[in-house]
Amino acid sequence: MSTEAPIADWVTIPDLYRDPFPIYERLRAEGGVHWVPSVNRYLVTSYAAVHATELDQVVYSADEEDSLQIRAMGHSMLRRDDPEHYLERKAWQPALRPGAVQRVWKAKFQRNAERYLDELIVKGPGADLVWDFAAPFAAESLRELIGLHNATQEDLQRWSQTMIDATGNYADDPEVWALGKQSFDEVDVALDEMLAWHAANPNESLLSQLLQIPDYRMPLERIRANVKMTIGGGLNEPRDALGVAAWGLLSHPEQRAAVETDPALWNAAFDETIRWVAPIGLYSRQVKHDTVLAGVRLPAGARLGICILSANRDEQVWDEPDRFDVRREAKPHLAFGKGVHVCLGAWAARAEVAEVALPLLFSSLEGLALIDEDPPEIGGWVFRGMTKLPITWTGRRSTPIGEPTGQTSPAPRIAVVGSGPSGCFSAQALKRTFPEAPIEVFDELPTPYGLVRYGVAADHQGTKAVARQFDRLFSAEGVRFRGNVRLGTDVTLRELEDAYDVVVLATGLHADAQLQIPGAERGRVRGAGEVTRFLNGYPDAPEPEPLGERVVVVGHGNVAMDLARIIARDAAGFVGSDIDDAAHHRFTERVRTIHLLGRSAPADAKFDPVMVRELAGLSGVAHRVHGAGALPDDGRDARIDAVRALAESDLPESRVTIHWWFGATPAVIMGTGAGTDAVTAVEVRGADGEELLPADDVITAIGFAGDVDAARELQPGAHPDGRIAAGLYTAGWLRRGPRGTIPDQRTDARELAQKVVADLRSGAVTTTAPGLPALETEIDFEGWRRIDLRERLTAAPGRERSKLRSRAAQLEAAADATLELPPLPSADGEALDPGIGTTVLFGTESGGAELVAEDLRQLFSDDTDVEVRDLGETGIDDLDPDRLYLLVCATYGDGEVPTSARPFVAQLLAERPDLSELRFAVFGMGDRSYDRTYSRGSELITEALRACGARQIGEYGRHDAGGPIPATEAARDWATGVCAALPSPARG
Ligand SMILES: Cc1cc2nc3c(=O)[nH]c(=O)nc-3n(C[C@H](O)[C@H](O)[C@H](O)COP(=O)(O)O)c2cc1C
Repeated sequence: MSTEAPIADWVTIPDLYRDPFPIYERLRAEGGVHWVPSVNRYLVTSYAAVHATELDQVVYSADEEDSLQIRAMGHSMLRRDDPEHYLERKAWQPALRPGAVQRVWKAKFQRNAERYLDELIVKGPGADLVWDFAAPFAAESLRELIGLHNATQEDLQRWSQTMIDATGNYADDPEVWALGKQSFDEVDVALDEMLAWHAANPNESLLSQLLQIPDYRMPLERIRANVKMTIGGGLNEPRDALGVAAWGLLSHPEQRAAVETDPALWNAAFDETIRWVAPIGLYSRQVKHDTVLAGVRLPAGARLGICILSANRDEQVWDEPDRFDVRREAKPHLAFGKGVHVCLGAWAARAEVAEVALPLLFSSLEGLALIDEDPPEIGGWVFRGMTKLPITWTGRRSTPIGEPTGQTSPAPRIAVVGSGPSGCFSAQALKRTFPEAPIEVFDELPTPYGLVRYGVAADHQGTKAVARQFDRLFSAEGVRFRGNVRLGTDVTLRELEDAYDVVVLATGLHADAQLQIPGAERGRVRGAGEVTRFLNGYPDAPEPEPLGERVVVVGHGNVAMDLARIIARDAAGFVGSDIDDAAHHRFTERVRTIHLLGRSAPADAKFDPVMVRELAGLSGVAHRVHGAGALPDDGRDARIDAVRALAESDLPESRVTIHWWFGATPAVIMGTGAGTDAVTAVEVRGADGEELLPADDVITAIGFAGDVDAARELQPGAHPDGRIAAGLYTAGWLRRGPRGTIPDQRTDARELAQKVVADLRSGAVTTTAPGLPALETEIDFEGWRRIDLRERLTAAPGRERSKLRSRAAQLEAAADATLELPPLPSADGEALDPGIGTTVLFGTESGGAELVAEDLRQLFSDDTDVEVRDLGETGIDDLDPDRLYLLVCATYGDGEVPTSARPFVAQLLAERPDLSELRFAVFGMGDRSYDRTYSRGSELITEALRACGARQIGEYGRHDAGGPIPATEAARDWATGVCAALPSPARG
C-alpha cells in the first residue's frame, strides 16, 4: 500500500533554523516522508527512510539537477553517482586515510590546537570558544591538510561560510549568491597557483597526493569543485562538532566529569555529539525512478531533503533521543552518512576533535564554564552549530586532567558471578577501568568460561580461542577465579552484596525455551541446550536417548545450524576439535535425515550465512531446499546467496540429507499414542499448505529462558540497562535475554564499567566491603589449570582435549598435585610468536584495514618475520605455504571486496591454484547496518581461498564500524586468539 506524500505546509524555514527538532519529531510521527512547500522538496526524516536512500544511489541520485550546491561550489563528487563519483573519491583519499591522519596530520592538529588555545587564553575569560578557538583551529588544520599555503585560515573561514550559505540558500537571496561567487573565484585563483607549486614540490598534502596518482589526472574543473566542497564540509564539521561537544559537556557536569576521568570516553563524546546535533544537517537527493519510500509514492524527478539531524534523533532507534548522553549504547548514527558518499574526512575530523582539541581544552583550562549572563546560542538546519559560545575559566592547569597526579582513588571490591563470555569481558573491562581493584570471578562449575566451553560447538575451536584472552585475566592481570561456588547454595546473593562493593551477575540463561504446540511435551522432543550440553561434555549431563533416523530441528538460528552440523558431521570432520567421539557416535549414528524448520524466508532467516556455507561444505551431506521462493542471483544478500548454493548443490549419494524448510511452522508433534514419549511425525504449515514430516526426534532451537523460580534479580531482561541498584548489575544474556554473540558481550562490558564509574562518582557505591574468605570447596585458577592439563594429556589423537565429564572427576584432577603445570605467561603483555613467518594482508577502500594491519605488526615478537601487504599488490604467486596469512578485509558496494582486492579474488577463482598447504585467518571489517551484506567482502575472499583448498584457522573476527570498539583493539584480540589456536608445532 502506498499513498501520496502528506503535505507539511506548517513548516517554515525560520522555524527550522531556530529549532528543527520539534518539527522533525512531528514529521517522523506522521510517517517520515512529507512534501514541504516552504523548502520546495520532500523531507525524509525517519532513520529507516534516510538509511534506505543512502544505500540506493540508483533510485536516490546525488546528481541533482539545478543543485544549489553545484551552483555554489561547482560539480563536486558529492553531487555525482558511481562510477564517476568513485573515481574522484578514490583520488581524494590518500591524504585522508586513517594511517595518514595518524602519521602525518595528528601532530599538526595538536600544534594548531595548542596555538589557538594560547590565543584564546590571551583573549581572556569571555572569549568565544567557537570563534576564538574552534573555527581558527579547524580552518588552519584544513588549510594545511589541503595544502593551500598561499591562503590564511581567515580566508578559509570566509570562503567556507559564504559558499555554505550559498549552498543552503533555499530562500534564493541574491546577496548570499554574490558573496558565494566572490569566494568561488578567490578559491580558483589560489588553487591554480598552488597546483603548480605542488606539482614541483611533492608532499603529504591532499593537493600534492592528488597530483602524484600515477594513472589518473583529475580535470581542473573537478579539482576546483572538490576543493570547494572540501573547504565547505571540512571546516564546519570539526568546528561545529567541537563547539556542540563543548556546550554539551559544559551544560551536563556529570558527563563532563565522566570524560575527564576516563579519556577513553572522548571518542564516545564525539559520536554522541554528532548524533545529537549532526553538523551537516541536511543534504539533497533526487529520485531517478518512480518509487515508494516509507509507504509514500515519490515520482521520478522528485527532490528530497535528507534530514540527518532528524534521523539521528529517531525514537525508533534511540531511547530519549533528545538527551545528550555520552554513555548511551552505541548505535550507528548517520552524521557521516552511509553508503558510497560516507564522509571521507571522518578520520581527520575525529582526530581533530576527539583526539586533540577536546582533551586539550578540557584538561588545560581550570574552572572552564559557561557564562550565565551571556548564554550560548545555536542555529541552523542545513548546517547546524553554535553561533555563539562565550566561556570563562580561572587559570591554566599545570597538570592536565588524565595525567597521573600521584594520587589514586580507592578502588571498589568487585565480584562477578559467572565466568562465561559476559562475566569475563565484564571483569576485563572493570580491570581496565579500575586497575587497582580486587576483582573475583565466581562460577558454579570448577571450570571457567561457561558458554565458550559448553555452548560453542566442539568443531569451532577458533571461536573457543577467546578463552586464551580470558586466561590472561586470571594468570597475568590479577583477576581471581573462584570456581565450584554455587550461588544460592555455597553463598547467597545477600552475602555477596555484603562482601563486595560491586556485584555483577552474569549467570546466563540455561533453560530451553518451550515450543507451545500439541505434542511438545513428548520425551523425544528435546531442547537444543540439553543436547548441546551433553555433546559438549557438561559435567554430569545425563546421556540422552540416541537420535533415530529422522530428526526435526525447529529453528533457523545459529544454534540450529550448530546442531545440524554436529549431528551430520562424520568423525573425520572433527580433527582438532574436542568432541567426545564415543558419545557423539552413540548419539548420532542412526541419523539419515535432518529437517531444519524456519518460519522466515531466506532473506530474513536468523542464521549467519557463514554457518550455512559451512554446512554446505560438509562431506557426505546432501541438501534439499523447500519453500524458499525465488532466490535472485544478484549478489545483494549473503543469506540468499548461501541458500541458493544449497539449492544448487547436487549430491546424489549421501550419508545424511538435510532438508531446509523456509516459511514453515510446526503445528503438531505426533506420537504413537497419548502419553508416550515417542515421536512419529511433525505436521508443518507452510506457504504451500501442510506437510507431514515423518520423524523420530524433535530438537527445539528456539532460544533460551531463565529459571522460572529464580529471584527477581536473576530474571532475564528485568533490568535491560544492566543496573539493578547501585552496586548490583547484570551482564550478558541475563541482562538482555538470549541475544548477541560473544563479541557483543564485550561492548556491553564497557558500558557496565562506565555505570560503575558513575555510581562511584556519585557516592552511590562506596569502597568499604571486606571481601569473602576462601570457601573450603572452591577451585582456584591453578585448580582449573590442572583440569585443563589433564584433559589435554588424555586427548585422543587428532583431538584438542578429552573433557572430564563429571564434577567429581574435575575436582579430582584439580587436586592432583602430580600434574606439573607449565609456567604462566609474564604479566607484561606478551608479544605474539606464531613460530612461522606471518603476512598481514589487507584489503581496504578508505584505509581502515591498512591501519589495523600496521597496528597488528606491532604485536609480534622481534623474532617473528612479519610483513604487511596490500591485497591490491598481491598475486597468487606471492602466496607462500610456509607463512601464516592474517587477512584483514573491508566490505564495499553491495557487499563486495574493496576494489583493489578484486583482481586477487578473480585470479584465485579463475586459476584455482592448489593452496591446500596454506593457512589463513580472517578479520572482516564491515558495518552491521548493512544488514544483508555485513562483512560480506571478507567472506568472499574466504570462500575463494577455501575453494582453492586453503585452510582457515582461528576465530572468524569481525568488526562493526558502527560499534564503539576501535577496530585495532578488536583485531588485536582476534590475532592473539588466532595465534593461540595454532597447533603447537607451528609455534615451535
Ligand atoms: C560505500 C560503502 C559501502 C559499504 N558497504 C558495506 C557493506 O555492504 N557491508 C558492510 O559490512 N560494510 C560496508 N561498508 C562499511 C566498511 O566496510 C567499513 O566501514 C570498513 O571499516 C571500512 O574499512 P576501510 O577503511 O579499510 O575501507 C561500506 C562502506 C562504504 C563507505
